[in-house]
Amino acid sequence: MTAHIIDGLALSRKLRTQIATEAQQLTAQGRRPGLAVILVGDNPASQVYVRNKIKACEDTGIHSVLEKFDASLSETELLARIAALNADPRIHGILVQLPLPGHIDEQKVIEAISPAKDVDGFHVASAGALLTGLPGGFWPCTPHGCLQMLDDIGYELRGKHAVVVGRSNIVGKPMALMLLARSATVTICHSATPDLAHFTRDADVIVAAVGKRGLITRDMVKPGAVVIDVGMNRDDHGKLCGDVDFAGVSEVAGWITPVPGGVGPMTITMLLANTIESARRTTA
Ligand SMILES: Nc1nc2c(c(=O)[nH]1)N[C@@H](CN(C=O)c1ccc(C(=O)N[C@@H](CCC(=O)O)C(=O)O)cc1)CN2
Repeated sequence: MTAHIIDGLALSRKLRTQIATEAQQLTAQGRRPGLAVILVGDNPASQVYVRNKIKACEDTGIHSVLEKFDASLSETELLARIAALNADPRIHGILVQLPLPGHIDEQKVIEAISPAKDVDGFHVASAGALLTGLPGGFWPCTPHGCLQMLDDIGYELRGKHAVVVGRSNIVGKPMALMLLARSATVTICHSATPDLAHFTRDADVIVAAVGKRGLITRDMVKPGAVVIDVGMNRDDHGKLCGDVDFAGVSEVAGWITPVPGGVGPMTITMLLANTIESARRTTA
């Protein structure tokens, strides 16, 4: 078997065309969607992601503001910038690029963002809405992008066994909740799981979100399974790769996402979608 590729770039292009139309409609109604992106420090990967986010806004007609700060920015100064953006009516979404320098408390910064502008979906108010299924809040972009990819291939999650490898607040836990909301039977595996392969071999869907290259190998995957790779690692030659041994797993899986060109672009696309949704929720 050779797995079908789930192409995150192609799906992103399709969704961003729809997003651009929606941005145009909202702009015509006098509420052009606006996103503020805050970058603290000079992490090279973060610089690339932030640049791509701003470019995606420009391409889709979303107003964007980039605020770049030196790594020495104090937590107090950052909180003051967030307070100003919370009060700015042109801004519907505020994103603080993670990771932040060690002297800044990330959770404190996330909680300072108005829940109405939390387009990253990291605020406890968004987490609570996802947990309970109550309206409001925003879904975190990476797991939401994974779900969109499953929907795009017409995959029915109800009654399936989904194994999420990784338990971070921004990917693993929200991913598990989204799969549960679709009536999948969900197992969360993590660094203390004694026999990972025991679980993954039984999975209809595997979402790998650990940040460890080569973690998921072909012998750990059931023939025909869907394998979603959230990992973002570098191999020995500095080439970008995921958590899944793509060459080996492609021979047994039914569907697989590549790295690059899979979940990554979808993360940015769902950020745009959340910004549109936030602008829609505001009264003109
Ligand atoms: N505030 C946030 N910080 C971080 C998030 C997030 O969702 N919000 N997620 C990650 C990084 N991230 C988004 O910010 C992100 C990572 C990767 C990609 C992406 O498109 N990757 C490309 C490859 C890019 C490259 O060449 O390096 C791909 O997979 O094709 C987009 C966004 C941590 N921080």
